Amino acid sequence: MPSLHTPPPSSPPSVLTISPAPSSFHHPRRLAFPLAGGVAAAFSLLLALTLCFRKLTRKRTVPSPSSDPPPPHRFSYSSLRRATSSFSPSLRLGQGGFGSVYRATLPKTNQNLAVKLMDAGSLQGEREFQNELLLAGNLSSGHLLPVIGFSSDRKRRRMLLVYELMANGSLQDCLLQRKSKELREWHRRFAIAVGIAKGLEYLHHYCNPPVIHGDIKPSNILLDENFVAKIGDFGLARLKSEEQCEINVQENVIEGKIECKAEDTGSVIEDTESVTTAGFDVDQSPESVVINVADVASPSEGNFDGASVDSGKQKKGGSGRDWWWKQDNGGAESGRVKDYVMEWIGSEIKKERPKSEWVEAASSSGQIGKKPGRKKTKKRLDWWVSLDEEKDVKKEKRRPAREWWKEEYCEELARKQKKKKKKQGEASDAVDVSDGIYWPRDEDLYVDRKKKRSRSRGSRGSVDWWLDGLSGELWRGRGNSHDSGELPKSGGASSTPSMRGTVCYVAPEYSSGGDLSEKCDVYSFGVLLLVLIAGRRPLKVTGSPMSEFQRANLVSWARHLARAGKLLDLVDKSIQSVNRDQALMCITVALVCLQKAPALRPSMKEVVAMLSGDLEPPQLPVELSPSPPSRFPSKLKRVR
Ligand SMILES: Nc1ncnc2c1ncn2[C@@H]1O[C@H](COP(=O)(O)OP(=O)(O)OP(=O)(O)O)[C@@H](O)[C@H]1O
Repeated sequence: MPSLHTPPPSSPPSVLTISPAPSSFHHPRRLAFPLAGGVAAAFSLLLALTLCFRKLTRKRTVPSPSSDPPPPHRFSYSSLRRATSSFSPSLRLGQGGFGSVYRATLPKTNQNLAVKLMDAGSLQGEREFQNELLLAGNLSSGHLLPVIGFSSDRKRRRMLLVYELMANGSLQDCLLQRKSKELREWHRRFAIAVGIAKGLEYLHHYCNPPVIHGDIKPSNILLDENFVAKIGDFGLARLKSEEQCEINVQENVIEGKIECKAEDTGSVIEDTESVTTAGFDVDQSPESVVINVADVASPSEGNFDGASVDSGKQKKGGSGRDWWWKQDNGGAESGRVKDYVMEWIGSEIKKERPKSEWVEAASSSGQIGKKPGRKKTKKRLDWWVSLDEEKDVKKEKRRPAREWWKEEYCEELARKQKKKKKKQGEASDAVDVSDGIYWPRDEDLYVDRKKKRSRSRGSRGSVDWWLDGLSGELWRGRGNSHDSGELPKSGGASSTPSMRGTVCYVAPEYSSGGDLSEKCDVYSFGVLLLVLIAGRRPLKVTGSPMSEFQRANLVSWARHLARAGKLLDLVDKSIQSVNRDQALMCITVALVCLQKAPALRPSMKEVVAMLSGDLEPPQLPVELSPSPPSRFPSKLKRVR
């Protein structure tokens, strides 16, 4: 059966074994790699697009300037550290009592800023930090420089305040240190005077509630690229209604309220990690005050994370929380108007005299022995106070106690000087105390005293004359003396703890324990105006002994020139094309502002009106008017 034997058709096994797999099985594997790549690329593209989209939409949600929350904004510490190249010394703009100020440039926007780096820990520094933040949202004038941001670093216990960068630095730098040539133009100086006056006018009359600056002086006036003056440093500023509020808070009615709060809005602004808003929500009712400072907590309390600081009630003996109230008590121990000078002089004499003598002199007054527990600085102060008291008790004593320091001091110095001269074989006109400030030789001083007795100043002691108008009993207590009337920096007085303004600029009533009022700012403005016109510090003795000694105190000198009818002699000789009328008016305004009775000083509104010619120029106070020519020949003429 051939059919049975017909071999079954066999497919060649080779074909079967070597035949390629069906194309439906092998083809996807070949495409797997490109496909996976494609998917990955598509996914990445999608991711990138999503990210871009999110970024774009996020940018779009950044509040427009109009919807921006008011300053201050919270910056991250790291962004400010980067912006200042890790607080590089080369970017340091200046040094204040609480820390250094650095130039900063924000990387994305290239915006230039000034960053004040303060060490946490001192109550005064923290007060300044919080004060600045509380006021920042409420100050919007072209002549004010409020803080625009802040940051804090808990680990390093650092506080940072961020300001707009002022291209020309402070008036102190520009006028008194760099002596910038731009300020030799009269119109610039006058514009600065008007600018400062307008800034103060805004604070006193247009802020709600009104703000008293409390520390008007050249280093707190910043100049922008066009030399427009802006008042900065609100560390000592107060709300005008504060006292009233404080009383009411103590009376415990908390109904209407002035709220000063900083709350996290959660919105995002470029270069800031988060935004904090601090603004005033002012209710017209002045009955009581609640001050909440959230997110601006005292670093010393470790509260950087936003614990609320509530000063609604005065807590005696509390921590930094009641900083606001403590401001008023800072000067409780302030003592007399002249104590800071006395203390400084004391420290100078102490350096010259053996300690035993000094202690003897002090204890002989019977003051120090009674209070052995007191601090060294306080002892010194007591010593000077005791001199005054001695003076009261022994009125018949020929020499007023206050003048003792001068003779003693100058004798001592003169002796040294003689020795020095012998050694060097050099003649010298004056005794260099320190920092380029010179004191007269003893013989000049004695001659002067004799002469002075016969002069119109009559019975006033030379020291009294020298100190006349030298208000401000204490330093600001920050070790910052560059602005403080320019007593030599070597003085120990900088250790005093007062927060009552800066020596020479602070109003007499405030420095001697009174209340801070707008009129204190008016007084400080008066000193500042004289400094601006004269181009010199309020207290400086240089050059030849006697003539310079009399000019040392700018305020006294201005008063003297007013009586002599020579006010224009005060104008800085380096100023070009002085407008004499304006200069005369400025000095007169300054003298009116410097009147001892606060009530007699004009308001800042009036000052602005006078300076801008909207109000009649002021009259000199009667006691400063040039005396009418005497009908009788003077003693001097008679002698001749
Ligand atoms: N916004 C700013 N722009 C440019 N420079 C500034 C700015 N703020 C401060 N400075 C500079 O830094 C210096 C120190 O300022 P800071 O406010 O710390 O101290 P001060 O006012 O001189 O002293 P204190 O605050 O202790 O009375 C100023 O004198 C000024 O030269």
